[in-house]
Amino acid sequence: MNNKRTIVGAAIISDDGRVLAASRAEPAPMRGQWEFPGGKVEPGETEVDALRRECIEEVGVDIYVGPRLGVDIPIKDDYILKVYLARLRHSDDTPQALEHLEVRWLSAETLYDVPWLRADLPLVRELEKLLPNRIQDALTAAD
Ligand SMILES: Nc1nc2c([nH]c(=O)n2[C@H]2C[C@H](O)[C@@H](COP(=O)(O)OP(=O)(O)OP(=O)(O)O)O2)c(=O)[nH]1
Repeated sequence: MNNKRTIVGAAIISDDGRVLAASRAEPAPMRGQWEFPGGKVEPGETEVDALRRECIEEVGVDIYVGPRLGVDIPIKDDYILKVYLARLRHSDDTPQALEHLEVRWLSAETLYDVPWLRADLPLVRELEKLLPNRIQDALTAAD
């Protein structure tokens, strides 16, 4: 039996009642679809370390990682998506699209203005319930 699973971590970075979303550049079938910054957890790396590394690489910001949102989501092949709430370590940092087509802060009102990756839709629905105020409470435990 093959138990090898690839964990993909993604961070819902929130600030001032909004969350950061990013438009994928590749692969071609996903181009222009929106997601939360993140990526594969490398061998020997914790999920929290992977999220911090990916957010620096992809959007140029360091984060505090807080609690999980939602459950494990099976995506393609043996990939499992695990999403965490997060906030900026440095509040005046401005996220940049270093590997994406675009990054955008979305509010409760604009959350569905972008075409999300299909796998993210259950998470976006969970997130909707936390915006704008309850997300801050959920994050007070963030390291
Ligand atoms: N980062 C991220 N990936 C997601 C989300 N939703 C979702 O289905 N995915 C999928 C897209 C990809 O198939 C996979 C993540 O792969 P990736 O290519 O971003 O990972 P990576 O940065 O480690 O990539 P690489 O180094 O191998 O190029 O997970 C999401 O919200 N965030």
